[in-house]
Amino acid sequence: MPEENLTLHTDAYELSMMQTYWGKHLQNRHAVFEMYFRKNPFGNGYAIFAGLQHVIDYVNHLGFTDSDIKYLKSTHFFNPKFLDYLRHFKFHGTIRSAHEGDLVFANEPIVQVEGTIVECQLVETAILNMVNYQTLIATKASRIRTAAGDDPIMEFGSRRAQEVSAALWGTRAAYIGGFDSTSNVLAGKLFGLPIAGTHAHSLVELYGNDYDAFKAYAETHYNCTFLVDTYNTLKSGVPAAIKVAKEMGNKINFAAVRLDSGDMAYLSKRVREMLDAAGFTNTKIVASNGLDENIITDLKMQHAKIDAWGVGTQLITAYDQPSLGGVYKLVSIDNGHGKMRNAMKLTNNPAKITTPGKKQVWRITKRSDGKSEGDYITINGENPNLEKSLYMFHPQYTYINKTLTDFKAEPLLKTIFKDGKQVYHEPPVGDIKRHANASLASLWPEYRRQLNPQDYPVDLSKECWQNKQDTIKKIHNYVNKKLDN
Ligand SMILES: Nc1ncnc2c1ncn2[C@@H]1O[C@H](COP(=O)(O)OP(=O)(O)OP(=O)(O)O)[C@@H](O)[C@H]1O
Ligand SMILES: O=P(O)(O)OC[C@H]1O[C@H](OP(=O)(O)OP(=O)(O)O)[C@H](O)[C@@H]1O
Ligand SMILES: O=C(O)c1cccnc1
Repeated sequence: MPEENLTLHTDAYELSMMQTYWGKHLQNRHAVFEMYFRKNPFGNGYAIFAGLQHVIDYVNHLGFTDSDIKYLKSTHFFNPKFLDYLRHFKFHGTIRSAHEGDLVFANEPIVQVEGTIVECQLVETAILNMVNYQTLIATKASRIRTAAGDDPIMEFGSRRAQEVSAALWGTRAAYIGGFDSTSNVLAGKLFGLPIAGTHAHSLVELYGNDYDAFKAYAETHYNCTFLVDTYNTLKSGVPAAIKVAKEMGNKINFAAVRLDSGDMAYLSKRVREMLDAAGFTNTKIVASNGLDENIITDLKMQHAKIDAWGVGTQLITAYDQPSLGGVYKLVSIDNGHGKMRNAMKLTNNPAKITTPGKKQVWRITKRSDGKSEGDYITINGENPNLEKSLYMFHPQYTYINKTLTDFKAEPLLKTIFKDGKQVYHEPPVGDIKRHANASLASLWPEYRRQLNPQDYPVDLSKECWQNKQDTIKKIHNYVNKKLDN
């Protein structure tokens, strides 16, 4: 999968616009696009950035193959001469992006693509597709991790995911966001994730009784987790598991039993008592079946005796919010004379007005406690570290403001591709996961809580804010002139 050429994984309108730029000799105009999302998903206070590895694989394989060109010709959708031009297409752009595992927030650029207008336009669909989905799943995983505390959590969602690619990249994102392992073996191989798993009801059904099934499993495995709810958890499943474990002695490791239905608070307490009474105090109880962060929190409130969690559907399909809604907007474009000018889209909805100009995002941290004070968006080239004191104000309600002196500013957008060449190589996924975890520690609990978290400040520098106001004014003047004529 990571070796795929996905060049045609783009919306036809991107190619249509590219044909216009080419036809009007604008194909080499320099442009800057930025990706951002407007609302943190799941009502969460933050999102965990993921998807970059797939973007890197994608960009490294960009190029129209003979068969792509042949197909495009067959559609009669495009000018054949434009398609001849595409044969020689190469990505020479520069991509700056957050790193996977970084905390990111609504209304700040998280990926920036700079290059010719054609190359920037082509990659829109794929970048949005990859980052939107994976950031969503990493964030959902982080919420589930928060609910589960330090308990092991396994990702079980492949069978319910939106097809193969979502299962594979989704489980990698879940790992970054806080899961410990995946049941998907291919994801384990491709991404170096730890794999984990138990067995299904079919094994028990094949034997027709719990005891024979568990015995067979125990005779063919050292580490044993028995699924005890096929017929009756308390009357047959758990007694059979205990009987087999006693008979097998130290030939097996009776690691756990899994509960997959019924009232899991009640059942887990009874099962714990039964295991303890039989001397299996180290044998764990795993739960699965429609779990999400809310049910896990609820089960913990009920003092359920559950040690580990298997989570599938709710996580991998981002059940309660199926899309992040990230967008990719033109923010700066060559005016035709080698000078960059601001680009922005105006709408009646102030929340949807883009912030023009090529920008950088700075994470502002208080030196004394290491906690994040907010993010500060500047026009590229500004460096808050050169300021003695930093004035941060709410971009809409400017009377909400603060001045910081004891701070450091770290840039969020880092160069991944420079003029088409990959200059950043991702660390192993385990390091990315640790980075995500460490980043969360720098966030005050008020921003981390699951329900109604505080809004984390995402502010504009004075220059960036002024640039936006000036651009809005210019566009208003243009529109009003048009109306007058
Ligand atoms: N004590 C509990 N408190 C809160 N939620 C629970 C509790 N016990 C189970 N649940 C959750 O309630 C939901 C329904 O459980 P139930 O066993 O009825 O599921 P089901 O899908 O109908 O069962 P089955 O898998 O046998 O068809 C599941 O999502 C489960 O995780
Ligand atoms: O509920 P989820 O969070 O998606 O977790 C995955 C579910 O998938 C399995 O059930 P399934 O009925 O597919 O297979 P089974 O025969 O092994 O129970 C497993 O037993 C879980 O209940
Ligand atoms: O290993 C398991 O127990 C498992 C794997 C996938 C889905 N449900 C359960």
